Amino acid sequence: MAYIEIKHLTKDYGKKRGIFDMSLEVEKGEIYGFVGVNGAGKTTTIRHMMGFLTPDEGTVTINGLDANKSSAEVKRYVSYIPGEINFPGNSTGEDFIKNQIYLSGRGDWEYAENVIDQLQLDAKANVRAMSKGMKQKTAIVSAFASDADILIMDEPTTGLDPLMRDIFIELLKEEKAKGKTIFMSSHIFQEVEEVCDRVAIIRDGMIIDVIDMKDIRYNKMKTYKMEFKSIEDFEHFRSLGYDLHRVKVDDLQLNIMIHDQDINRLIQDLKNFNLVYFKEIKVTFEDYVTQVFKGEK
Ligand SMILES: Nc1ncnc2c1ncn2[C@@H]1O[C@H](COP(=O)(O)OP(=O)(O)OP(=O)(O)O)[C@@H](O)[C@H]1O
Repeated sequence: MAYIEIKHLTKDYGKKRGIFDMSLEVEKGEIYGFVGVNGAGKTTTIRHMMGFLTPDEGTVTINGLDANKSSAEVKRYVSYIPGEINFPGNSTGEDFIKNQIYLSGRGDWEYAENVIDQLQLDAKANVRAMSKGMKQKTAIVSAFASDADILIMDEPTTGLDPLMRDIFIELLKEEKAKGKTIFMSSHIFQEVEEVCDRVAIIRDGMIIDVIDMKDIRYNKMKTYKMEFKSIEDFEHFRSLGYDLHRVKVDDLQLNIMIHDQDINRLIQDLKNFNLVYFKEIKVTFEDYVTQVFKGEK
């Protein structure tokens, strides 16, 4: 059984809003991304995982326990960063984090200090006086320092500047190295691409694709773009039977899709042609998702 299992989860808010017949599995030790536009259903799904919402249909199980019926027990395994952070009370960030570590029964203040330093958080500030970014950092420190087995995070980098986002990504990698299981929603393709093992794409409350990021990172099908010096060369190359795309006759440019195993043949063939340039077009995760949304995948 997977560490986190969502089976046929449905929460129908009417007028096609909510989540519908959603199923996914997260293995222990995975970083699992959850990507979709605003209103797609990410937060609703995550709230079910935390046991805050009761499903209309279906189940969420975490480590074999029903996330709704056994929510108190499940929370022993889980650290959570909500999408909207509102700290209760009037304490400093430091006191809040220490309290969370205490409640977790496992956490580590020394590690918290390390993360505070890395994120350059003024933890002495009162949580009520904190900016959005400071609140986000406080939530991140407390989630990481609580040393839970599972981290569930709803758009955890909201409010962080790009430098802090990079530090956060590095911290995530450290958590993964410790064997933590991480589920995070995001709309920032770059961060998802960098850290996630698998990514589910959600649209209109339904999962429309689950991508193994290895297929994107280590895709053996490559696309190269080239421009020819003469129309004769351009036409001659077109007659060789390669898989061509975006052929622009006026610019003498085209893209070729080719498997790595055929690259030597291409290089041999190209010796006979005069080129202006030749470059690889990298397929990013964003390109892939755009194709999924356009129905091309
Ligand atoms: N309590 C509720 N009552 C009625 N509709 C709701 C409720 N909660 C969420 N919805 C609707 O369900 C859909 C999914 O919302 P959800 O907040 O899960 O999306 P999201 O992907 O997290 O979006 P965002 O990135 O904007 O937070 C939206 O259309 C939203 O308006």
